[in-house]
Amino acid sequence: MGLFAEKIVLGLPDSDISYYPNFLKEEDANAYFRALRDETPWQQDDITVFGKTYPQPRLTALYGNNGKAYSYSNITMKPFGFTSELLQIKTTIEKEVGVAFSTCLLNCYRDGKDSNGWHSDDEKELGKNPIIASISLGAERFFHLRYKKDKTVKHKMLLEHGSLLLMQGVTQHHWQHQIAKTSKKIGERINLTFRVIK
Ligand SMILES: O=C(O)CCC(=O)C(=O)O
Ligand SMILES: [Fe+2]
Repeated sequence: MGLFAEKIVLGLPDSDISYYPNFLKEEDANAYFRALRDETPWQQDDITVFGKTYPQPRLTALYGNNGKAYSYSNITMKPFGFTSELLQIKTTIEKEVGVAFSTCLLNCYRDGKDSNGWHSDDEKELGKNPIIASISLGAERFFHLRYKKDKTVKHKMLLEHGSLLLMQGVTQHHWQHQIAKTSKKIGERINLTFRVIK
């Protein structure tokens, strides 16, 4: 963890979401960003949503320690074994959170045109009340949340380099999230979402 283990609880209804702005030390975050950008076997899959197939608007990779696949939007991803960098990050999170993560889905948003549409992380292999630990590296992007029961209830926050966003409890039942496209000229962002797949 960084010098200041600041934790911000969002306090939105029907949720358990907290944000740690300086979770990783700046120099560690910089080194992880470069290693993951340059050494990950990034792929761009075709996804099918509502019967239409198109290239996913970002690059992804899956890592894990139990060989369990992860499926969403008609894609099934098979995990690589964790790299030493990913294991270090996983251990750092586990010390704070006290949960053993099995799997990490990596997302690379190459620029502002890359995105991740509205969804909940509610795939059945994540279990009933999934815990998702999400690390952000590189360019800052806005993370949007909207309440499923009343989609006018929204929250928007900037995910900073080296930060951790933790979603758990009933959050995925009641909230959707997205990374929207932006017309701003921005660089690459890497996101790591650690999950437990049973
Ligand atoms: O890039 C992010 O911060 C979010 C990624 C995400 O929602 C996901 O992979 O399920
Ligand atoms: Fe998600």
